[in-house]
Amino acid sequence: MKNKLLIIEDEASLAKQLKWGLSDTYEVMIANTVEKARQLISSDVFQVVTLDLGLPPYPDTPEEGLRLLETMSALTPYTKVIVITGNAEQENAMKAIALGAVDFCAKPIELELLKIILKRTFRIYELEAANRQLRQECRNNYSLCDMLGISPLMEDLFKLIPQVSVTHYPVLIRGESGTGKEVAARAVHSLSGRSQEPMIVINCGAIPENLLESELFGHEKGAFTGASGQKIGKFEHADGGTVFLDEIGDMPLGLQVKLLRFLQEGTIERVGGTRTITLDVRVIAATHVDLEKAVKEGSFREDLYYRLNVVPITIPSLRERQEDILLLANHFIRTESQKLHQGKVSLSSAAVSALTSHSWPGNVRELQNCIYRAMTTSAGGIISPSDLGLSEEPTNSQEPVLTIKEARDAAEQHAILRVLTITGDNITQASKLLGVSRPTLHDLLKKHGINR
Ligand SMILES: Nc1ncnc2c1ncn2[C@@H]1O[C@H](COP(=O)(O)OP(=O)(O)OP(=O)(O)O)[C@@H](O)[C@H]1O
Repeated sequence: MKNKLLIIEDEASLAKQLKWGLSDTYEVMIANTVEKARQLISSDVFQVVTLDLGLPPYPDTPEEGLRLLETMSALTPYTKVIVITGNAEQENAMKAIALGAVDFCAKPIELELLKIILKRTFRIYELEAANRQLRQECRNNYSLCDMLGISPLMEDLFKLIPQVSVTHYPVLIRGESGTGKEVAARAVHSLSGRSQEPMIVINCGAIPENLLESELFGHEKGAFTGASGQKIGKFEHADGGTVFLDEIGDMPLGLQVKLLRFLQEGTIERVGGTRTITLDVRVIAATHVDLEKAVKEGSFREDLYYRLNVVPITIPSLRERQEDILLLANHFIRTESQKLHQGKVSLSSAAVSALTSHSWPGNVRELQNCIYRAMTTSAGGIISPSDLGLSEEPTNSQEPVLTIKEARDAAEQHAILRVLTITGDNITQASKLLGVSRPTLHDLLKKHGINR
């Protein structure tokens, strides 16, 4: 199927000539008035439109064309508009670009030049459409890229990460070990305009100090004993993409200066090299240590800390988002059972209680390992607390039988106590999280005898 091009042009002979010259490649429609153009735009989807700025009833001024351009930006924001201007009307072309046109072509039109502009513009449309599709696929109600979560804290992250991803600033991701800092970094990268380029991961704590600089920035032949050839570093490999510096707190002070220089100037030098290399790399750093403390103790540069901390993202521990435990556990069970070609595997009710009452010091990674281990020992497709290596919690069968009203009250009380703990007894925040007004929350506190 051919791509659709709309030519808005009131000069009949030119319109005909363009249609003749472009119909081999595109499905071409012509509109010779603003009304006709509006009608076609609202009834069909055009990837690209060429717009003559001088349209009737005032063909000698650009006003009608510019007004139509504004309407199109509002009605069909994804459509790409190339404006056609009279000779020496650069000022109007600039106005049109400011209003959202992607390019311009001056009359008399050189068909070959217009073909090149059109080809490029259709390509831009396709890339943007692919990006929109990717964003759509990356996001649903309980996930963002590979990050799953239904807790309010994760919901907040799912809103923040797409906003952060479209900027070029460095990102500092904090969170306990195993909370999902790397998956968050991947989401930032995947949702950015750099997603087609690599994201290179470097664990600053895992590489010996003397090798880290050459690993990051590369080296020239003979730079040090053993440097028998030139080496391209990770930053150069990531040009156009992202570098994820995990455990940034472990980066030696000497190297911190070089990273700071890169963040300020966008340049690096290979070890033993004299040439300054300019690179376009976005830096995402992660840490599970308290960097403010490291700054105070002198093991982390304050200027680098501020440079990295432009956009901080904090991944909450699994303890703070209990709602996510079963979602994640079931996700890991589903993906692992598919991989191992096992039939349906489920959690026993005792296993559910054990999972939700464990404190998960190792966070999502601990939960994942726990599920994987359990899947190797579980029998008959049912995972029990002992498969999980967790102690048995009282199951529902051992709990007293409750009426619906008692069960509702207990759930209400549980939700209130949890949210008060999360918010540090902040009633305004707690009422927001619970979805009730402050006075209603006060009534509920009284009802349940909660005295905070
Ligand atoms: N929200 C999530 N949804 C699905 N999987 C997750 C989520 N968070 C973490 N994981 C999984 O848990 C494991 C640990 O995550 P990740 O490596 O991103 O954590 P981390 O905080 O970077 O860990 P470390 O501090 O040890 O480097 C990975 O296998 C990851 O896929």
